[in-house]
Parts: sequence; structure tokens; C-alpha cells
Amino acid sequence: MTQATFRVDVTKEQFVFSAAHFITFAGDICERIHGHNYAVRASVEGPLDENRYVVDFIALRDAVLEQTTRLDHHIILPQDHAEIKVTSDETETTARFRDRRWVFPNDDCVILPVINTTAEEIARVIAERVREATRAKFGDALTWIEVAVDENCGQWGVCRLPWQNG
Ligand SMILES: Nc1nc2c(c(=O)[nH]1)N=C([C@H](O)[C@H](O)COP(=O)(O)OP(=O)(O)OP(=O)(O)O)CN2
Repeated sequence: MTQATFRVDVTKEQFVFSAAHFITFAGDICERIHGHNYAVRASVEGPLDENRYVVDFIALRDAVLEQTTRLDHHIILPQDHAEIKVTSDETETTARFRDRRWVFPNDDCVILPVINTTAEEIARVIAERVREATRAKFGDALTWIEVAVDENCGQWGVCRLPWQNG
């Protein structure tokens, strides 16, 4: 007999966040700063509970929304890039790449623990944070969480994490 599997997906218009970023690629090419209206989908898989839910849509939705709201209307900067160096003083955050420099008010910045602010890396951070925020509520029976981040109308970076061992 085939074993059924169950998954919950949430993707809401409210998850769209507008943020600026720049990445490096091909070794030493550093993009100009630019923005995206990022879209987000979050999924979790696991057995059905007593409600016949994998998890409550609403709880997952609210946990994702908390993360996307933090990113909305900010510049997203990488904490761990080898060449984009990000430093902050009391008021301003400076990003440097070779002979280029960008200076922002601290409140305008979100510095993420990523090497490059790609859709894949942003998806990973959201997935880790949603997993952490919901673990007590959702329990240990889930198998994985997946977050997908769309940079530009159909260009998705996707990260799937095991629910356990996170
Ligand atoms: N796998 C990935 N590939 C690319 C990523 C990424 O995060 N993951 N990111 C980029 C750049 O950020 C690039 O700026 C993508 O933006 P986009 O607006 O789609 O780039 P275009 O040059 O196509 O812009 P148009 O406005 O559509 O002309 C690249 N790859």
C-alpha cells in the first residue's frame, strides 16, 4: 500500500517584501545596488495531527510574515562575504567591495548571516528562523521545512532543511 505524505504550503501576497541588495558572481563581479519585490513560499511536511493538519496554516503564515516584515524596505547585506566587508558604527553601516563603498543609516540595514545575498541564502535564513520560531508549537514530528524566495517573477531560490537537528 502506498504511504500517503502530507505537506502544507503557504504563499501570501502579504509575504512580498521590497528590499535592496547586491551580490557578487563569477568571482569578482559585484552588482550595482538594486531592488526586488521578493515573493516567498514556505512549506512543511509531516504527519497529520489530531486536527488532521500537518500544521495550522495560520501559525505558519504568521511566522513567515514576521521574517518577511523584518526584511521589507531594507537593504540586505551579507555578514560572511569574503570581499564585501560590512561594518557598523553607532549610526551608519558601511559596505566595502574593493574601491567601492556604500553607506547606509543603521536602521535601513538588515545584515544576514550569509556569504552572498542570493535568493537561496535568503531562503535559508528565513527557513532557519521560521523553524526556530515554530518548533515548540509544531513539535518534533515534522520531517522538513522548505522556503522558496522569488527575486523576479519566477526566479526562485529554494532551501529545504530537515526539521530535526537544526
Ligand atoms: N540562482 C540565482 N541566480 C541569480 C541570483 C540569485 O539570487 N540566485 N541573483 C541574481 C541577481 O541578484 C540579479 O540581479 C537578478 O535580478 P534580475 O532583476 O532578475 O536580473 P536581470 O538582469 O534579469 O534584470 P531585469 O530587470 O529582468 O533585466 C542573478 N542570478
